Amino acid sequence: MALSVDTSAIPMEALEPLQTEIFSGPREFELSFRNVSYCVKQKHDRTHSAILKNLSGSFQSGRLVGILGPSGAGKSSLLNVLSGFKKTNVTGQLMVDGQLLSERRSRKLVSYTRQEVTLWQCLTVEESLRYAAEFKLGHCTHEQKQTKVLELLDILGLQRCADTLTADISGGQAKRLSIGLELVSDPKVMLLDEPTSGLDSVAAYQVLAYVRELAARGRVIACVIHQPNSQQMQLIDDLFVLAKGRRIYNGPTNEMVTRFASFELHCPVSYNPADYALEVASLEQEDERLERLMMEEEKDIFDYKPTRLATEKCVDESYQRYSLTTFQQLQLLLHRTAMCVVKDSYQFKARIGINLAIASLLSLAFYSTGNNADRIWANTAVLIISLYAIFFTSLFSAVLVYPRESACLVQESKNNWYSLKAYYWAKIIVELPTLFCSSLVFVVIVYFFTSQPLEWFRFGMFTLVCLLFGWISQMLGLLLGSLMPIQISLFIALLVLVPASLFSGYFVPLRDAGPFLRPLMYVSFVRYAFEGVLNSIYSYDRPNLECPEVFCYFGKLKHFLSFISMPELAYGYDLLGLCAWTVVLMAAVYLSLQRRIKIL
Ligand SMILES: Nc1ncnc2c1ncn2[C@@H]1O[C@H](COP(=O)(O)OP(=O)(O)OP(=O)(O)O)[C@@H](O)[C@H]1O
Repeated sequence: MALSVDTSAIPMEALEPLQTEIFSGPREFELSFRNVSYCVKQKHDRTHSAILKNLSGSFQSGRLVGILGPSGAGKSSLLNVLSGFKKTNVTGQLMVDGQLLSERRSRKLVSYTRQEVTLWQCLTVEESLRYAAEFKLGHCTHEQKQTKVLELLDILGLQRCADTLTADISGGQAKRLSIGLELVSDPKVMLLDEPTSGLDSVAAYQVLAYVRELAARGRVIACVIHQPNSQQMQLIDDLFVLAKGRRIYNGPTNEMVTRFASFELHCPVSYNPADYALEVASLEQEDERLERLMMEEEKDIFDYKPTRLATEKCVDESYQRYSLTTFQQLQLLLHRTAMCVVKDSYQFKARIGINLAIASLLSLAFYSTGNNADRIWANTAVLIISLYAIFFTSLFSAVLVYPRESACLVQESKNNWYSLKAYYWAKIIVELPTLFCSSLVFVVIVYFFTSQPLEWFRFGMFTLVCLLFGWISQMLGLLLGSLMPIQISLFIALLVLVPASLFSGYFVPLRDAGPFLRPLMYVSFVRYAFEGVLNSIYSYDRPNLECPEVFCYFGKLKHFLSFISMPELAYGYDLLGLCAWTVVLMAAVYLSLQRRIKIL
């Protein structure tokens, strides 16, 4: 028995676009591409290998297109190229109704939902849609946005879980929501990478039926489908079949079997045509029938060899990339992040809790060491341990949380919700108070319980160095989190910390460092932080320390400072060194995010 989805409950007007100006072309239209090639550089031998080879094809509005092919055939790569997510090493032409599509117009018309669902787990389903509407429908009134959100909840069938956190919804609901987030701006072309993966056959059928309904209302919708069963195949109007980066079929679903048969590729009667298409696409390249089929499919290829994706050359200023100004994007991002921090305060509380616990432990172990000349080394140790504690809590909180967030950033920024600039500054503005609060708790406890000098200026200097050091650690965490997976990030963090500590001046004093080590000491951010805290506590004419014995050599602080070869450096230089590191890391974070958005 064929499965069916009741779509009668879906109000027809629900899908009517609020933004008619987005697409001013005819109701029926066609997205086509010609001679699209894409190659990648292999990391091991630096050679280029072709992933997509001279692909041409066309997708009609009103028809659901299924992209089929065996694993590794290039399906995701094709969507990445057609959506403009991938631009480097891509050649070819992308057109709407035979006219070259400008990059700006393409950004407005085309939305791409990747295979991995990337949702803000701290938001409910309705909140997610509301933020999408705020970002993408900047010119609409509040009421229009609200109406759009309610309509989408309705057509997505998500009313019942509207108030559920996205972290708690089912896989099928998450897939539908991620499609709905892009649907807010009513894109005319929707590219979906495996919208049914991970779903059972009923849920997969429902998602496909829903997507087909969207297509039927005048959109081009192409989706990669891994292995559609025969019921799902009935929903797919057209097929685009890929084999090893080459096209072997592009046309109506019901004509594919006949087409293959004309190349002596006969689909057994009991077979699902989709399974047979995968079998054909998996034939050895040497198979003469497959080769003839590919050659025949490529017959219409034009004698045209552009050097870059031709959309980039066509400039069309009439399409704005974002619907909000950078400042409005920043405000909205701050609002959303603040909301997440409030709703998901677990991480913030955990960070404060860990700082409290470590600070209490240090205070117990080093209680009142600060003014005792006999315990000056213990006191120096507590200062450097404090820096390590700040380093690890700040770095871990960034490294552990960031990879998931950056997946959302890539999805949203590539689909033109906001600019990287707005996201970056919102991130910085939100991270600062978090760092400030958690580090201050730590600093206050350690400073007072270990009896450091009760002078405001010293406390201020000490706190400033700790905060700057915490900020550097946090930026390093963001940098590593945005560049590599968590497991590697943690190793690299240690790889950075160990030499930076070795050259901090604590383990190898500056005076004992050979000519090769000295330059390294001048770039170690741990050294600037270490000297900064020592300067705050021991320099600036601090009176001699209390001596419980008859004689304490380090009672006179100048002896101590000279012993650890520190008198030459002033606090101002330490701040300068830390600030330089801050600027370098902040710039590196920005560039790494930019690169991540570009390459993913
Ligand atoms: N950046 C890259 N570097 C090296 N090889 C790549 C890169 N991107 C894609 N490939 C290769 O290109 C081929 C096509 O990849 P793609 O992800 O498009 O396949 P697919 O058909 O979507 O596969 P699947 O169904 O398994 O998701 C694969 O062999 C893949 O290893």
